[in-house]
Amino acid sequence: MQGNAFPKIQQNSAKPVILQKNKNRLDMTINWTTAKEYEDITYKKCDGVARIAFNRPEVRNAFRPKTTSELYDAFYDAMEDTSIGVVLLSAEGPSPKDGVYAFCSGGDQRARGHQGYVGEDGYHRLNILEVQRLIRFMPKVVIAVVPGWAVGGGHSLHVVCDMTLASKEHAIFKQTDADVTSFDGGYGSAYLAKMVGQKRAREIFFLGRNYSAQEAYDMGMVNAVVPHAELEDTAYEWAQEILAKSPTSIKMLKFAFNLTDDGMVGQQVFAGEATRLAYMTDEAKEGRNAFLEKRKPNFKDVKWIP
Ligand SMILES: CC(C)(COP(=O)(O)OP(=O)(O)OC[C@H]1O[C@@H](n2cnc3c(N)ncnc32)[C@H](O)[C@@H]1OP(=O)(O)O)[C@@H](O)C(=O)NCCC(=O)NCCSC(=O)CCC(=O)c1ccccc1C(=O)O
Repeated sequence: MQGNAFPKIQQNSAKPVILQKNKNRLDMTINWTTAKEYEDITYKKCDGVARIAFNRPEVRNAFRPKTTSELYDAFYDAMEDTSIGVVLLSAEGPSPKDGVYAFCSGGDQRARGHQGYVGEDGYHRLNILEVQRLIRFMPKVVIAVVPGWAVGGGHSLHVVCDMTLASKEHAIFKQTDADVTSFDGGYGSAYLAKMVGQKRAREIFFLGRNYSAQEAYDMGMVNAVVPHAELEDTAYEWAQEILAKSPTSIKMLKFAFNLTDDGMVGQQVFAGEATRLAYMTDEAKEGRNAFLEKRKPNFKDVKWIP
């Protein structure tokens, strides 16, 4: 991908909408630089975009505690980096064993112990949920880039991302939670139901069938089905389109979309950003200054704007 201009993306003639064509397509060079070295993931940045990718293709990118700790660390860095506006959650591959592509096959069943997934420290953890919350609450857009299998906890991760792009040839969506006595009762199921409807969400979990990228698109859980060879470039291009928008608007919109489904926490996150905007007013500065100067604040000149 490095040094390539964007290839032309084919409209699929068989289906009405496969990929929305970008009229303003620009030729762009993508020069990813490694942001930090990890064992289970790769982490790169380029021009406002961070790319965090699973890197255990030999086990279909299953996550163990080390993977989730690294994911959390990278996502946290991307959240804190003021030059980053969009994060791509992707996956390296294919598997060197059999050439199969995967986004993520969920919790590594080999690392699963009595109470959770056992890390090097011996603790039994279920810490992918912390990664889910970071994706959900970070004030940046997170796009799942699904090159192959998205299964179990890997399926839930694509659900919690703001948008999903899927490989036309290789993406397969599948929920195996009920095969291995696991159940993501939060975003993975309840939020999925908001996306695809209750009947389809129950089918996905209760039957555990395979769904192609096109079927996932038709259900409403995928934004675009993209030819595999163009998937990563397309994700980067979507990111650049988002980066051309007002950062404050994008952030407030993400939190507004989240609000009703996230209850009091959604309100808290949205209100926190509203407070930040209020802090920037003369009125807020007068309140702060009055306290520091040990006087009563003078809000008389502040207009009660209708
Ligand atoms: C993904 C498959 C459908 C792919 O099938 P296929 O292409 O035929 O490949 P395989 O031959 O099965 O696999 C190749 C190779 O990879 C290994 N592997 C695949 N997936 C895993 C895995 N999840 N863990 C460990 N190893 C895996 C497989 O053993 C093969 O290895 P070889 O050495 O070559 O034999 C298929 O692989 C499949 O179904 N995988 C399992 C999917 C699964 O059940 N995942 C777990 C679901 S539960 C979960 O994800 C955790 C839930 C969770 O996150 C959570 C929930 C609630 C609260 C908290 C948490 C939390 O924090 O964890």
